[in-house]
Amino acid sequence: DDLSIRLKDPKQWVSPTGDDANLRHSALKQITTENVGKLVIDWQFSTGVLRGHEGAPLVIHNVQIPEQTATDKNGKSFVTRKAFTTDVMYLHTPFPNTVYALDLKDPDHKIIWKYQPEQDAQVVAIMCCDSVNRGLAYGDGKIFLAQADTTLVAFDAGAGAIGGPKRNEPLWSVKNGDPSKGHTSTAAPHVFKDKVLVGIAGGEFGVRGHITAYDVKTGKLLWRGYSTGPDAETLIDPEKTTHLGKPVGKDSGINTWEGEQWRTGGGTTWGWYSYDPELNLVYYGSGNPSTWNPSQRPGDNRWSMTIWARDLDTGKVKWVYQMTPHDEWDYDGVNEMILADQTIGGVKRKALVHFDRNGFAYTLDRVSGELLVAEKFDPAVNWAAKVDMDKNSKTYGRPLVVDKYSTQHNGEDVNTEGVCPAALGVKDQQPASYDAATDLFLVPTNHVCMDYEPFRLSYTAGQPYVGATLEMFPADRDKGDMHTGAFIAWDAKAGKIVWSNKEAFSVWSGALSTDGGVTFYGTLEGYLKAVDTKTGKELFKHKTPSGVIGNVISYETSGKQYVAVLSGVGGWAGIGLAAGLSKSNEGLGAVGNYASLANYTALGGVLTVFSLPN
Ligand SMILES: O=C(O)c1cc(C(=O)O)c2c(n1)C(=O)C(=O)c1cc(C(=O)O)[nH]c1-2
Repeated sequence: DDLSIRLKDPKQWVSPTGDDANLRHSALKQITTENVGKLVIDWQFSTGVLRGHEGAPLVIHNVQIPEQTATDKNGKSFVTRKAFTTDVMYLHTPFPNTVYALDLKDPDHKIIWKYQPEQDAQVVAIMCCDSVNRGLAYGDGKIFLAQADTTLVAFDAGAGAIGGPKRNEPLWSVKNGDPSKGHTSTAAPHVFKDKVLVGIAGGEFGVRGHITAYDVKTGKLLWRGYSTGPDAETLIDPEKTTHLGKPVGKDSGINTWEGEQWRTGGGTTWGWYSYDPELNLVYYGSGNPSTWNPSQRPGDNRWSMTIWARDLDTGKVKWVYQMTPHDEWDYDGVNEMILADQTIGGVKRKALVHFDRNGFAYTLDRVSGELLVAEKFDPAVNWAAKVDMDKNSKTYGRPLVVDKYSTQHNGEDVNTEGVCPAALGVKDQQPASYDAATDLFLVPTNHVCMDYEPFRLSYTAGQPYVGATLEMFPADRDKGDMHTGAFIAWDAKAGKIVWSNKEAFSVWSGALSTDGGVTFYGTLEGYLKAVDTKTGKELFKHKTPSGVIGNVISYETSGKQYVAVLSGVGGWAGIGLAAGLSKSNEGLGAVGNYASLANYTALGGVLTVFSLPN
C-alpha cells in the first residue's frame, strides 16, 4: 500500500523516526565522506516560534494539491490556485504546534498550507521539560499531529487544514487526555498499517501512562493499553505475557504497588515507537513511576521503566522487560527501541537495541524478550554495578544497585550525592541511528551526574507530583573537565563503545547515519556536524542560528540530496534559556549544569537545509 511503498523510498522521510524500525538511517549517498566538507546552506525557514524545537520534518513525494477557489462579492466562484502535484515538507513547531506544508519543488519553498491550532496556553505550565513537540506522522494520505493539549488531529496531506468542513479545521480530531489532570502530549504520533498510535506525558503530575491506537480513517479508538493497573487495562495476559521468559502472573500492574498508588503511578509513554511488520509487534518504553520520591511508593512499581512488545491489532502484550524496578533516580525508560538484527554468539537474532536513561545499553531478542546484552555506555555510570545476567540468579535481569547511590534507606528519604548519570540519563529522548554497513549504533549522549534529595508530598490532580530536588553537574567536574556530552559509536553485540567524540554539551539532537558513510548530529551550541561513521573523524561543521535539539534527516527531491535540521534551543537541557530560568536547581535541576550555554546561543526556531553546491 501507499505507506509501505513510501517507507521503502529513501528519497522521502515518511515516519518521524525514518522508518518503522527506528533506524534513522538514510540510504542516500550523493553526500559522502569525500564531499561532505563542501556542504552549503541551500535554504532556511523561520518557524516563528521561540522555544525548544525537537523532532524533524516529514518529506512526502508526489502529493496532490487540490484546486483552490474563492468567491467574489457577487457569489461568483473563481480559481485562485490550480491543482498540482509536488513534493512536500511538513514542518511542526513546539507549542502552539503550528504545522507548515512547504513546496519542495517551488524555488521559493512556498507555504502550501498552514495549521494553527487553537489551544489554551495554560498547557505550557504543565509541560515538564519545555513546550516541545517531537513531530508529525503520515499515513492514509493524511498528516497527524498530537497537540500539546493531547488533541490528536488529522489533515488531508494535500488540502491541509482547509480540507476539513471549515477553514483551519482538521478532517477529524480526538481528545487523548485531559490537561486539567496533568496530561500533555509531546511525542510524535506513529502510523503503523491502518492505526495511528499516540502516547501521553505527565509523569511529573502523577499521570497514569497509556498508549492508544486510533483508526487512521475515522479517529475511532481501537484499543488503549495502560502501563499500570489491572490486566484488563494493561492488556496483559497473566499466563501468556512474559517477563524474562516467565509468565507475569495475575494483576502484575497492581500488586507491585502499595494500595491504589498505581492509579497515580506514572509510566508515561512520551518517547518513540517502533514496529516489526513480520511479528506484528509494536515496541516502546514507559517512563518513571510517580512520585520521584521512592520511599513513598514501595515495590517494583510495574510496569513503569519497562520495554513493551504489544500486538498492533489488539494491543495485547507479548512480553515486557522492566529495566529499572522501583526507580529512585527518574530514569524514564521511554527512549527509542531500534529494531536491528544482530549476530550474537554465532546466532542471528531479531534484536532490539535500546540506550536507556539509566546508562545501560540493552540488546534483547525482540521475538521473545530474552535479555542478551546489558552494558554501560558511559563509564561514569555508578548507581548500579551491573545488570545481573545469571539466569539462575534470583536477581536475574535486575540492576545491582550500589547502596551508596540509593536515594532511600529503610523507607526513609536520603539526600544522595554524586549519582551518575543525572536524571536526564546518559541519553534522553534524542534518538540514535543504526548503520548496517558498519554494524554500528551512533548515539548522542550526556555525561552528567547529580545530587538527588527526595521530599514527601501528596497527590493533587493537575498539580506537580515531583517529590525530589536535584542539582546536576558535569561527570568529570572533580577533574576540572566540564564537558557534559559525547557522540559515540556502539557495538550492540559486545556491548562496547567503538569510538567516542567528546562534546562540550550534552548531545540533545537525534543522529542520522547515511549510505555515504557519513553520520550527522546537532549540538546544543548550534552546530550541525558530520563525522565519518567508521572512525568518528569530524568532516564538517556549521553553526546554525540556535542550539540544535532537533533530529537530522535527509531527503532527495528533483535528483538532489538534502540534509535538514531544526535548530531552536530548549528541551530539558536547554530549559534555562527556553523558560528564562537562572537558579541552578530550577528546571528540575538542569539549569545550573547548562548555564554556560547562554554564552553560545539564544532562542529561535529555524529549519536549515544543506546541499552540495551545483
Ligand atoms: O514523565 C513524563 O511524562 C515526561 C515527559 C517529558 C516530555 O513530555 O517532554 C519528559 C520527561 N518526562 C523526562 O523525564 C525528561 O527527561 C524529558 C526531557 C524532555 C525533553 O524534551 O528534553 N522531555 C522530557
